[in-house]
Amino acid sequence: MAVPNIEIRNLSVCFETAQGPACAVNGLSTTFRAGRISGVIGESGSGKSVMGMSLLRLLPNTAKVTGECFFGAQELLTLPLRELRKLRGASIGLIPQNPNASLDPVMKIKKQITEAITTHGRLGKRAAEAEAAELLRQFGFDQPQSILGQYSFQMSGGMNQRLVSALGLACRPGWVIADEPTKGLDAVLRNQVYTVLRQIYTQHHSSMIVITHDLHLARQLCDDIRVLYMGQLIEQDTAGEVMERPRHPYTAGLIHSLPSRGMTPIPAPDPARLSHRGCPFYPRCSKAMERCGREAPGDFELPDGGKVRCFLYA
Ligand SMILES: Nc1ncnc2c1ncn2[C@@H]1O[C@H](COP(=O)(O)OP(=O)(O)OP(=O)(O)O)[C@@H](O)[C@H]1O
Ligand code: NI
Repeated sequence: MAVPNIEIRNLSVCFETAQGPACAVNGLSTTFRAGRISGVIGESGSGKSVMGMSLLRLLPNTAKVTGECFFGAQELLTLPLRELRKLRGASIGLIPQNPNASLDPVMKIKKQITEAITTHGRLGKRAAEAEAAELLRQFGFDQPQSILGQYSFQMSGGMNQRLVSALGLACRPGWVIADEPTKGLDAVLRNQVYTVLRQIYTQHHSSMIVITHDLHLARQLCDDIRVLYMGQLIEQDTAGEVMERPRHPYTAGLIHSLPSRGMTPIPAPDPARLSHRGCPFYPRCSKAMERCGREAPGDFELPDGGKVRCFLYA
């Protein structure tokens, strides 16, 4: 069966706080196309993880989620939990941002990975154990047998980061949501993770959503990139266009803050511009026009098929 697209329609996620509801995702619509690696970038707190976790309904129940997320014909937000559980891991694998929360501290690594491999019945126990060792080897563990006999608390943070990547891919899901898969890894291991993701994508034709702060990874690994700012998608295009010809002043700011691209930080908000009804980036934007404080821009189509939410392109 063909792997379906993931289509998000008007997704909002709000949390109740002492100051009233705070929305981490604001009316977001986009289609992640099957057969592609789609990157999601944006500063800390922009809503990347909340967007990813809402697809699998893994947010705490204090999150108020509205909108629709289609996995082919199935609507994930209203799907009976039993059906959703069948999809998790088997059809949509997750490499979560926080490894410690997803590794079981009282279960040996071997059991966790082989169970993940056998859960959906793809392989028997023996074959699963061999595959677990092979997966670990791919993720840079030279002596997988000794790792398999240990517990996650005996591992370093970087090892656990790679272990959850192996776990997320154990069922060979058609879709993978990878949330910061290279976080905390040194350059050699980052490259290794990048190589495995690329291999898995090529060998198993997996489709991926890769959430990352690592713009170099995004440029190398992803076909296209989406940029989130305050829970809104403000730019989307091919990875090449976004990285080499960023259109939105925020995207340009993110790229120019890279050490290799000048290391110029994005300015802090201008206090005089804080109360406005316009573009969410208005208080920090060096290219802001008078209109930007009055009115929120919609999406403008770019000639090559990309989209940008900025009046400069109206
Ligand atoms: N359980 C929660 N309760 C209240 N607010 C939350 C909760 N989870 C996330 N948020 C808020 O939602 C916003 C978006 O968080 P999210 O984790 O999606 O950001 P992110 O883009 O993934 O950031 P990072 O790059 O640091 O991982 C943040 O302001 C965060 O404080
Ligand atoms: Ni995150």
